[in-house]
Amino acid sequence: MRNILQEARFGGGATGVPGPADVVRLTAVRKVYGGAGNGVVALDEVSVGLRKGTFTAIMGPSGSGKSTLLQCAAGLDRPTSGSVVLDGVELTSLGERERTRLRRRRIGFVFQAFNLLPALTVHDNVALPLRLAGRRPERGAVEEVLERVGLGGRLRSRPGELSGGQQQRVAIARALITRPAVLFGDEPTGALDTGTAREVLRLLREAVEEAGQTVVMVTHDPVAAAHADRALFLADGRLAGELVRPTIERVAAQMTRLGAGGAGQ
Ligand SMILES: Nc1ncnc2c1ncn2[C@@H]1O[C@H](COP(=O)(O)OP(=O)(O)OP(=O)(O)O)[C@@H](O)[C@H]1O
Repeated sequence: MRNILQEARFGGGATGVPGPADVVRLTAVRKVYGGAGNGVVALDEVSVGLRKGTFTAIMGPSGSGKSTLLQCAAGLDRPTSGSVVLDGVELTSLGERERTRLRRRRIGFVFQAFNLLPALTVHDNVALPLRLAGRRPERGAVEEVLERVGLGGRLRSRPGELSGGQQQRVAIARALITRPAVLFGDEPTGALDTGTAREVLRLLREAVEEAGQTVVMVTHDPVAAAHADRALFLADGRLAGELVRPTIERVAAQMTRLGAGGAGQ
């Protein structure tokens, strides 16, 4: 029965229909890079809703619009047209300064390249988003979140003294410290070996299951996508289907179907 439902989602037009329980809701989002005439349409009328406390993987061939979707959903980029509502706030009507403020308070971001500040200790890297938002960390909050990611003993280390997997765990702690409405990840396991990637994915999964965190992650890797509750597929800037409770095999099959050939694209 589940198989029939999953296939039906690919055949029909109901993919990711936005609803009232969504913490992120994109409606008819269009993003065109460049000027009139020679513009590149990166997103073409995408509508999708992401439920609170769920883990979503965004997949699709290279150039299909995954990063653009993530950046528009996170308020890092502004759509050409359409609406993005995050945690009840319409992002497209905010000015630059308000958008930055909302990003600092309500959004966590984890990148492929970790992006930690090398001169700061692990503790100070994690505390940074609170300081940027003009807030003082609650007593023990930084230690607690580092404990959660298994790095309670590395408070005084500098990023250069840590492995790639440990650095990404610091980046996750830094993203979680503000208790964001949504944690966005752009290929968060892209620079890690398979075993380390799994540890990071398990951490993200735990944040969803134990803390009710909402996580949205762009990935090329079917193994990574199989940790999510739902995989959304993009092709040529449009939603091209979804899988609920995706398995590695089904994700790989859909990627092949979309011409991406599975992992490593
Ligand atoms: N800043 C930009 N200026 C012009 N075109 C851009 C820009 N950013 C993205 N694009 C184009 O928009 C389209 C979607 O790009 P995007 O990076 O969102 O795709 P992607 O699915 O994340 O790709 P990849 O998997 O290779 O990272 C591509 O055709 C890309 O060349």
